[in-house]
Amino acid sequence: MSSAQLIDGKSMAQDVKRELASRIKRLESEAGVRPGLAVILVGDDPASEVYVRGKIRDCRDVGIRSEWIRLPDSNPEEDLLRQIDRLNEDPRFHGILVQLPLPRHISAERVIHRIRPEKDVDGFHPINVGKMVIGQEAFLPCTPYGIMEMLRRSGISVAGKHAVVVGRSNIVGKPVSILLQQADATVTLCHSKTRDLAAHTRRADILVVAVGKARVIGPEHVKPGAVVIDVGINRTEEGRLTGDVDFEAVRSIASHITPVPGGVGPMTRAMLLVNTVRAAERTAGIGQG
Ligand SMILES: Nc1nc(=O)c2c([nH]1)NC[C@@H]1CN(c3ccc(C(=O)N[C@@H](CCC(=O)O)C(=O)O)cc3)C=[N+]21
Repeated sequence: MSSAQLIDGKSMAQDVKRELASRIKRLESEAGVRPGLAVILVGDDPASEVYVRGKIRDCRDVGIRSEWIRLPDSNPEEDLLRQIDRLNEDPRFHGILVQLPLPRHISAERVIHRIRPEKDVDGFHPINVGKMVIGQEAFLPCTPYGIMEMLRRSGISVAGKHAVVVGRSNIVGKPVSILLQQADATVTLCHSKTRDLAAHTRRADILVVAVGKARVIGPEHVKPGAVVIDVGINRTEEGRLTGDVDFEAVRSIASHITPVPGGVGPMTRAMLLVNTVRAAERTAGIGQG
C-alpha cells in the first residue's frame, strides 16, 4: 500500500532556527541589537506552562533574549494592562506574547488591543489582522504562517489548487483561509454548521484541519493524492497526543500529511521566533519592509 510523504515540521523548524541564527548575528554586528521576546503567563495551567517553557527554550536556542513574566490567576486585568504598557516602552523587547487562554475575568480582546502592533508577534492585533487581509506587510499569526511555510518548503504549489479549511477560529481557520486565497488557491471554509462536510473536503487538493477534535477527518473525507495539514492537538485517554485527522487511515490516501506531534506545532513555535527577529530588524532598519 502506498503511503503519504510525511511533512516533517520538527526538522523544518530546525532549518528555520538555523536560518535565523545568521539574521540574529547580523543584527548584532550591524546594529548592536539582540532580539527580545517577553512572554506573559497568567495563572498556572500546566499545559500553558509547558508551551511557555518551550517558547523560552526556543529563544535561548537561537539567541533571542527572553523574559517569562508569571502573574497569579487572580491578577487584575488593570495590572496586566500596565505590564503590557511597560513592555511596550521597553526597547529590550521587540515582541510581546500573552499566552492564551486567559482567566475568565480578563478580556483577551482588551489585552490584545493594548500590545503595540509593532510588538504583536502573535499577529492577533486588529491592525495586523486588517493589514494581512488587505495584503499589506504585517505580522502573520504563527500557525497560519507556519502552514504556508511548510507548504512552500515541501515544494507544494498552491496557485490554482482547491484548498479546503475546516474550522473558522480567529487564530487558525480564518487567517489560513485568507493566506491560501492570497497564494491563489480557491478556498472553501467549512465549520460546525457546514452540511455534508465530506462532500466539501473530498474536493480538496489541500486540506487544512483546525477543529480541535480527534478523528473529525477520516479516509472518507480525503481525495486520493490530497495534501493534509493537521492542526489539531488532542490528548487520547492514554495521554498520547493526536491530531484531528485519523492519521493511520488517511496516510495511505494522501500524497503528503503532517504528523501530530512533530508537524504544525513545531513550525508554529519557529514562526514566533521569525516574527520576533523581524520585529527587531524593523527597529534596526534592516531587511525589507
Ligand atoms: N498567545 C498565544 N500564542 C500562541 O501561539 C498560542 C497560545 N497563545 N496559546 C496556546 C496555543 C497552542 N500553541 C502551540 C504551539 C506549539 C505546539 C507544539 O509545538 N506542539 C508539539 C507538541 C508539544 C507537546 O508535546 O505538548 C507538536 O505538535 O509536536 C503546541 C501548541 C500555541 N498557542
